[in-house]
This record gives sequence, C-alpha cells and structure tokens, in this order.
Amino acid sequence: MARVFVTGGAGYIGSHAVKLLGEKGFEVAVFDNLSTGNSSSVLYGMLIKGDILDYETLKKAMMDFKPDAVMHFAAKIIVPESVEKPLLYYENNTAGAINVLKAMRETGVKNFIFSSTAAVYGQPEKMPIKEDFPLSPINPYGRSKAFVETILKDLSFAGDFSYVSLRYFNVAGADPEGKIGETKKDATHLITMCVRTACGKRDKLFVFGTDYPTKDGTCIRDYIHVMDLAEAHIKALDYLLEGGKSEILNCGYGRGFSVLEVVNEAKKVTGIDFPVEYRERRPGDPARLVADAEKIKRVLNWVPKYDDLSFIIKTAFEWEKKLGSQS
Ligand SMILES: NC(=O)c1ccc[n+]([C@@H]2O[C@H](COP(=O)([O-])OP(=O)(O)OC[C@H]3O[C@@H](n4cnc5c(N)ncnc54)[C@H](O)[C@@H]3O)[C@@H](O)[C@H]2O)c1
Ligand SMILES: O=c1ccn([C@@H]2O[C@H](COP(=O)(O)OP(=O)(O)O[C@H]3O[C@H](CO)[C@@H](O)[C@H](O)[C@H]3O)[C@@H](O)[C@H]2O)c(=O)[nH]1
Repeated sequence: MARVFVTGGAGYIGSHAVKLLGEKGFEVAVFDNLSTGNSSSVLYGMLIKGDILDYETLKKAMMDFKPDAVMHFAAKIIVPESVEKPLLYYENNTAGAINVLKAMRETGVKNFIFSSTAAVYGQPEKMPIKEDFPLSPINPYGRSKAFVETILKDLSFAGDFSYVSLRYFNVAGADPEGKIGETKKDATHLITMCVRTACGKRDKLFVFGTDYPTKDGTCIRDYIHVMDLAEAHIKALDYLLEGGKSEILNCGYGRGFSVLEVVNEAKKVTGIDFPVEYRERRPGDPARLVADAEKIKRVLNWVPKYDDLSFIIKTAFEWEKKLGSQS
C-alpha cells in the first residue's frame, strides 16, 4: 500500500484525511508542530512532532519514511491575523511549503496534494466560481497560498513532479462516527460558533453584516462536510498515483447558504433558540463565495455523500457535546 506523509495531520481537516487514509490501509506519517493541532486527533500512523520551518528535521523525517506522496495541510489559517502579521503567513505558508517541496525533491517524492483555499479568488463578481477565474486574493493569507500555487505550476512545468491543488470552500462538520472534530478553542468559523453557542459555551452568536447585496443581507458561502473533503484527498491521491497530470480543483458543493439560513438551521438541528446579535460587517468578508464544483466531479469522479446542511451541523453539534468543556 502507498505511503503518505501528511504535514498538519493533527489539525482539523488533516486529521479527518488521516482517518480515511488509515481506514483505507495507506501507511501514514504525520508531521506536525502541534501549534493548533492535537496529538489525540491522529488516529492512524506515526506522529512526528516537528516544524516545517525546521528544514533539516523535516528532510530527515521524510527521508526516513520514504513516502510515495505528500499531503500538505500545515499552515496558519486566520485571515485577520495575516493582515496584522503578514510575515508570519508568508514564512509559515509560503516558505514552509517551499521547504516541504525541497524535502520532496531530495527524497525523490513526485506527488503532492496541496490545501489551497477559495481565498485565492478574492471577491469575484460572477458566481459560481470556476477554477480558471483570475487569482485576486485580498489578504496576506490568500496571497501566501496563491504564491504556492504559482510555484507548483512552475515545478510541474519543469517536470518529474505532479500535484493536485484543492481549493477548499467553507469546511465544516465533524467525523460522523464522532471520533474527531474541530478542537481549537479560538475557532472562528460560523458553524462551529453556532454549535458552541447552542451548547452554552458562548453567550451569543454574532452575525457580521446584514447589509450585503444578497437575498437576506448576510454573506453566502458554500459549506462542505469535512469528510467529503477528506474523500476528495483520497481521490486526488489515487489519481496522482495512477499517473494523473497536475490539476487545480474547487472543493465545494456548488450551492450557497446565507449566514441567517445557517443560523436558523442550527437552531432547528440543535433544538436550541440561542441568542443572536447583529453586528457590523467583518472586514474583508466577500458577499458571496460559491464553487463551480463540476471539475472535481469530472476529473476525480468525486461523489459527495454529505451535501446536507442539516447533517453538517448535526455532526458538528454531536462533536461539540462530546468535547464538553475542552472548547
Ligand atoms: N478550515 C477551513 O475552512 C479551510 C478553508 C480553506 C483552506 N484551508 C486550509 O486547510 C489546511 C488545514 O486547515 P485546518 O482548518 O485543518 O487548520 P488547523 O489549524 O486545524 O490545522 C493546521 C495544522 O498544521 C499544523 N501546523 C501549522 N504550522 C505548522 C508548522 N510550521 N509546522 C508543522 N505543523 C504546522 C498545526 O499544528 C495544525 O495541526 C490549511 O492549509 C488551511 O489553509 C482550511
Ligand atoms: O461568528 C461568526 C462567524 C462567521 N460569520 C460569518 O459567516 C460567514 C462565514 O465565515 P467563516 O465561517 O469565518 O468562514 P470564511 O470567512 O468564509 O472563511 C472560510 O472559508 C473560505 C472559503 O469560502 C476559506 O477561504 C477560508 O480559509 C475559511 O476560513 C462570513 O460571512 C462571516 O462574517 C458570522 O456572522 N459570525
């Protein structure tokens, strides 16, 4: 069975991918500095505690493991923080990715799966967003990822290297078996905030902005279940191992929900009419981000299983209850 080196595999999305890799029999090594990840989220394979910015340790770990492919999740992910501390993001996300790519070259690994983001598109006028739309990120986080995509294109052109760049839209939910989920205390994502408020871990939910040019004035997003996204990684891995050419693919369902629709659904699913307060817009939020999800279905034959907002919220809620006071 193929061997997969997973950076950031102790984090929210990486740990779900590792669970699926393990269940499917892949050999896994997780390389993570545990800055936001959790060792208890790594259900399969070995966990190497290390930082991708420490090139020698990274290279040794990769050389020892001899992977067939690398999945690269490790990154800093908070947009407002990236505006305040851009160097932190260019260092961790861009220079960090270069270290991973250099270690791959030294080890002779040719297959790479990259965690990209819808943030590389900025605020496109047309919806849904296709992969060939121009890259126009509006914050350092998005730019730190867009730079990596440019590097990947050049590497692939130079030969002997193939990649799949997965541009995630809004990732949410938790493992339906309830073994793992989001653990970060300072998580900011809408569905996590809704279920934490429903559990009484937060006093109220803030809705940021009610004057957007959308049907109810709140922002629209394409929410994808984290396990469907994990499955997209397995499909991308199989595709590369079978010799597929480099591709850039959106990861979403191709439909959007407004913030108010999510909040109402969360109240219904949890059965709790939690308090909501309307606030000013959050800086940098685009009004609408919805993926055109046709390409990933065509190229990878990806068939999502959990395209259901109520199920996404339900799995997040079950996980939050299980976490108890830890979040
Ligand atoms: N969560 C989303 O909605 C979303 C959307 C688009 C893209 N992404 C991308 O998905 C990836 C995973 O995001 P997540 O939500 O699971 O975040 P996360 O913070 O839960 O996971 C990131 C993991 O990387 C590790 N890490 C960070 N810097 C590291 C370093 N220098 N060396 C080693 N390990 C390091 C952390 O400890 C953590 O385990 C990121 O690349 C992120 O940019 C996430
Ligand atoms: O407590 C909250 C949290 C969020 N929101 C709103 O909910 C929407 C979604 O916000 P959030 O869940 O924080 O996700 P995004 O800011 O859309 O960003 C996520 O989704 C993007 C893709 O769509 C990715 O690029 C990013 O990496 C990822 O963090 C936005 O309109 C927010 O203003 C609230 O109103 N209240």
